[in-house]
Order: sequence, then structure tokens, then C-alpha cells
Amino acid sequence: LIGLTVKKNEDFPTWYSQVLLRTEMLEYYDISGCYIIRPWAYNIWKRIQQFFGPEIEELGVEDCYFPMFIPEKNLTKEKDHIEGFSPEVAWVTRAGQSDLAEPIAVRPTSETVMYPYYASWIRSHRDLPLRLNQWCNVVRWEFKHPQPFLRTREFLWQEGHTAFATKEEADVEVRQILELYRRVYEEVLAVPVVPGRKSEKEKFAGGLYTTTVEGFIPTTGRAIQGATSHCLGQNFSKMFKILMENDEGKRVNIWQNSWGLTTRTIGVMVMVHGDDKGLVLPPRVASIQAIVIPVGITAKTTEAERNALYAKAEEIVATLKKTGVRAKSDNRDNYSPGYKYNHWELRGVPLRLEVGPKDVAKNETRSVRRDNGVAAQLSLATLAEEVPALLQRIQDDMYAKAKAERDSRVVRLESWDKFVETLNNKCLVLAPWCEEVSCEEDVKERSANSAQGDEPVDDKAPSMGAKTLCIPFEQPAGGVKKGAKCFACDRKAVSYTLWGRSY
Ligand SMILES: O=C1CCCN[C@@H]1CCCn1cnc2cc(F)c(Cl)cc2c1=O
Ligand SMILES: [Mg+2]
Repeated sequence: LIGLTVKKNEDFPTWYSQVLLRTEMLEYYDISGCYIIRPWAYNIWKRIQQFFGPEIEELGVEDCYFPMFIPEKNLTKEKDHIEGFSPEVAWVTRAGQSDLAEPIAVRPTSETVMYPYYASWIRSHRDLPLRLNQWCNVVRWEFKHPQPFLRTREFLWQEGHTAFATKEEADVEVRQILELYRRVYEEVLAVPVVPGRKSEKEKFAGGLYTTTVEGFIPTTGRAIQGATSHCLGQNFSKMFKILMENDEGKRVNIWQNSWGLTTRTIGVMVMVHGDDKGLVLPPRVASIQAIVIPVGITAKTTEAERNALYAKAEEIVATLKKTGVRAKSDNRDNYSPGYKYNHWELRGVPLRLEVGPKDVAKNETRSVRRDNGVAAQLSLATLAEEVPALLQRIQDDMYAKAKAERDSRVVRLESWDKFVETLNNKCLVLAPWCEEVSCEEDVKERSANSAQGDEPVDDKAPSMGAKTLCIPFEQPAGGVKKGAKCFACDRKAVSYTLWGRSY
């Protein structure tokens, strides 16, 4: 496992793969689209769970677990809602040497598993709201080019499925969850996202409306859907006959939401923050936040001096752990400090603390930040306050840097003529739009700058057309001007919409 051999901006696919493999985050597996998530990456998922779990519990959501197998008749009960998805359903057809009487689907999502039971558990409005969540894996046998974390045939996620007596309650919860997703990205992963509503073409067809947080990968200039929170309306409660008795004793359909966040979060964080030295971890998700390295040991160093140095390193670790900092010392005596610097920089550890004889004499340590390389002498006397503050500063600076980069890549256009050129310059476009599906389809065709398939072999040939990413909840000041035209057709514009090529 050595350092990277390519630069992020020269060969992004190889850079991404080398970062994941050489930091021991991930391992390729014998089945295409399936990957091993190793501790260095799994820890990030755990930190996300540790943030999101208590927040939804606070909202009254309860965790549960439903089976991963779906009888064929249940999955195909309502043709329309899974129409278009069926090619990606994985089926169990045999156990041992004998075929199964009925094929069994592996869950791609759990609506058809859970909602028959929602129908039997919900009888009156007193049974509402029902709010369940599960942390699990799902399988979708996609045929598009797989990418670790971003597009995999099995992935981990949480899926929330909630039921309410009124649309108003459902509308409120959709946004509460979306705000939590925004916080997962912006506060935990230091990745900026744009919250908004999906267009009619891009929304979950089985629902009433979809809200989303949209990420952006500057290196490819492509957007990426970060997480979604859908209002399902009464569509599924009609499909699954989930009824409640209202105050007048009438049986009426209930209102539902469903929302999901996946291990794609990890891939987005790697791509946004990583650099040519490797991974750059936001402190909030780093399993090691500070690595302490004894330095200045030479052939002339006596056994006693060396042991004193190691002891000092351990003392610093103990001090940091007491203040809640995840610290470790690297006392391996068969590696040089330089080797150790590279080892931990590759793995993205946010802060390095060097301790040599001179530092000990001055009761100091030399700190070096992974995100911007800035070094500073810290007094050991105030380390317990300085290091947590420094880690918070790194978290904030990483977010600010990523946000400035993202904001610089959003170009506001009022008409078509610079649209494709702006996309080819690896930017997103914010433009006044009519919100018509036919117009979106038209833009997708007109902005595909070659006949190639809809997935470029590598990130260099952005051949695919643009799609709407979201209609940002935060519209430009004043919103669409009176009488303004859609940037792509002659219809009246109704909102400013974010467009781009995406994963
Ligand atoms: O996005 C979420 C959040 C968490 C709960 N689910 C919703 C909707 C999921 C849409 N969707 C997404 N992908 C699917 C793939 C499939 F093979 C089948 Cl059968 C269905 C679907 C499907 O309904
Ligand atoms: Mg899909």
C-alpha cells in the first residue's frame, strides 16, 4: 500500500479508486458492483448513524426491521409504481438443489414489504402518526457503470416510512427530514448541498412530490443526488388500502412519506475533499482526529531519551482522549517520521502532532493540518482546549472551502445560448424554467453533445445531457421576473431551476 500515483485532476477515476484502496477504506469484490466496506470507511457510516439516529428518535421515529425477501405477488401487486424498475430486481429462485415454487425478490426498497402491515396496524387516527425507520442493505441490479459508494448493486441506507392523518403533517415532516439530510452533508461531512424540489420528470413517480439535497463533484462538474425525502400523498395508502376512521366515522386514506440516505454519502465526501496526497477527512467523521508522532530520534538518541519521547507522546494522547478527541500515537520504531507523515496524510487524518526533544524541552508540540498544511506550535499546557478548537476550525474551513468552490461553479443564465458551453465548463446552471416535462426532455437531448450512451466511460467525456437537479427552495432574490421566459422554450418561466450533468 503506497501513496497515490496519479493526480486527482488528471485521472479522476484512477485517483478515486487508489484513494479508496490504498487508505484501506474499500476492497473490490468478486461480483461487479459489490464492494467490501472496510473499517476506515465503515467508521464514517457509523458517525453518520450516530448523528442521524438520535435526531429522528427526537422526532418520534422508531427503528425496526422488516424481512429482506419479497414474494413476487407482493412486489408486482401494483404494476405502475415499479414499472421501469423491474430490470434491477434481484430474485431468489432456488434453495439448495430445489427450485422455489415462487420466486422471491431481494428488497430494492421496502414499500411493498411494509405497507401491507401498515394497512393492518392502522385502523383509526389514534394509530397515527406511525413513523418507522430501518437501517439495512438493499439490492438493485443496475447495469450502468458501477462506481464504489456512488452506484453499487448492494448498498447500506436508512429508509424511513411514515404515516399521518393529514397532508399538513406529512408536508412538515418531509422538510424536517430533508433538513437533517442537509445537516448530515454540511455539518457532518462538510459537503455543501442544495435543498430543493425535484421536477415532475425527476421525482419518484410513485409519490406526490420529491425533495432532495443535491451535491456537486467539482472535478467532473457533475451533480449528484445526496438523499431524498418524498411525500407519497395518498398514492400508496390507496394501493395498499391503508385507511383510518376519521372523526365523522368515515374511512379515509392516510398520508405518507418515505425518505432515504445511503452509503453514497461516503463516496461524495471522498470526492469533494480528497487531494493529490489522498483522503482528507472532516474531523467529525475521522476515526483518528489527531495522530501524535515522536520525531527527532537519531542514532545519537539514548534509550532513555527515546522512551521519554514515547512517554510524552502517550501523555499527549491521554490528555486529548480526556477531552473527547480521538487521538492515537504512532510509535512504530521501524518507520521514519517522514514515512509516518505520508501514511497518515494518505488516510486523511485531520491533524498531526509532532513531538521531538526540543518540543519536550519547550513543553510544546508542532501541529500540522491535513486540509491546508498549515503548521503551528501548540503549548502542551493548553492542548486540551487548543486541539478541539483547531479541529472545529478545520471542519468549518473544509466546509467553507468546498462551498466557495461549489458556488463558483453555479452559473446563472437567463437564456439558452451559453447553456451547453457552461455545462462543458464543468458548471451547473441556475435558470428560469417553465417546469414542463416536455421541455426537460427537450433540454436533455439538446445538451447531450454526442450520440454516446448516457454514461461516459470515464469522467472525461461528459457526453450525457443535462437534467434538472432540483428547484431550489432558496430562489434568487425576487424570484422569477414578471413575464420572464423559460431559458429553453418560449413558455412563461415559473421558477429558477438548477440544471447539470449528474451521476
Ligand atoms: O427513495 C426512497 C427513500 C426510501 C424509501 N423508498 C423511496 C422510493 C424508492 C424509489 N425506488 C427506487 N428504486 C427502485 C428499484 C426497484 F427495483 C423497485 Cl421494484 C422499486 C424502486 C423504487 O421504488
Ligand atoms: Mg435507481
